[in-house]
Amino acid sequence: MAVIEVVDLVKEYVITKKEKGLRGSLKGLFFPEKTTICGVDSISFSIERGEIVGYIGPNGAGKSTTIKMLTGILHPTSGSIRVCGISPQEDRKAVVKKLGVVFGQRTQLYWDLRLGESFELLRRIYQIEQTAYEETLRVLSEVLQLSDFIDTPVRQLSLGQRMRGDLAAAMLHSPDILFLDEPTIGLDTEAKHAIRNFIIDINRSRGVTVILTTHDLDDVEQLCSRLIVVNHGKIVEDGPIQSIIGKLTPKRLLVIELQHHSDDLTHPSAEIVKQEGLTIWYQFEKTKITASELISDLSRKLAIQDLSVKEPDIEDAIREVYKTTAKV
Ligand SMILES: Nc1ncnc2c1ncn2[C@@H]1O[C@H](COP(=O)(O)OP(=O)(O)OP(=O)(O)O)[C@@H](O)[C@H]1O
Repeated sequence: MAVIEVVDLVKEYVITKKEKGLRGSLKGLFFPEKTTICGVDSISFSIERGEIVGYIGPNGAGKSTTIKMLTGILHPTSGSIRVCGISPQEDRKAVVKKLGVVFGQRTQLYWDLRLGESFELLRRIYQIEQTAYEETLRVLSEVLQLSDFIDTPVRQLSLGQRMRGDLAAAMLHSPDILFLDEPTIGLDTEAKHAIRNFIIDINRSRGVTVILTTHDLDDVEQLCSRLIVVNHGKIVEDGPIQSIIGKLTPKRLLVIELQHHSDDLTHPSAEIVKQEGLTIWYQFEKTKITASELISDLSRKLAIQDLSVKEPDIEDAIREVYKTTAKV
């Protein structure tokens, strides 16, 4: 079942054009010239219950604008959104009950309260029933290991502790969907690990659907099975990570080290892209020849000492998608 359904979503921002110099500033003050920016340009997608989706793109691509519309903070210019069948614009209160939201750069905790007191306040705001709240908090405390700092004022928490607190706060009302905006930003390796484990845990044990915006490709690789890539307000890729990598980067590298020099290094289906002493880099397309076929052909005429095949990774694929969809 689709928990999020977005059709032809558009968000335009009207901004005042700034002109250069004092004369321009004065003109702008009295005769402001308006211009329209398309933050999100006719986006459609559907997300099924239990998916972990990476919603990624370069700066200014339209990620935050989309998330703000999905959570009801911003009104779309046109198009439709359904979150668990409800329109965030028509019934924001009902949608908010279904959602947990964590912004890595901001907190929904209260600086002057202890972490536990912050949770208690959120319990009242969300009107969570006491017994259900206590049970949820017990489980969250255990998974996120909150007990050491539950009585610490929020302002004294380290970034990693605060982020764990924020994740618990977002999950207190047991939402079906969790929006995470840069949840591991600025964290050390251990804290990142804890946060990622938590995301996997709530997804597997409770079927929570997760939409993650991040610039951290390790987050994407370790958490997401599907990627939606946006650029200039449009969706430029949507699919399983492995097929995006395969489609965007069909080229592979075979690096071989020879025992001794040879005059004939060529192969009709591979291009020599680099050579240093006895080491040669062959680039080939896996749709034309497999690595094992290439190795077996070359080993018939060359004395191979050592070899390795470099598979493209998520970073190569994302670099390629940003490059091919850049505005000219
Ligand atoms: N309040 C606003 N007023 C005018 N333009 C805006 C506003 N918010 C966003 N934009 C513009 O809309 C486009 C999309 O911005 P958005 O913040 O959604 O991008 P993003 O993908 O979240 O970027 P980042 O990775 O930097 O957070 C950008 O061109 C941005 O300048």
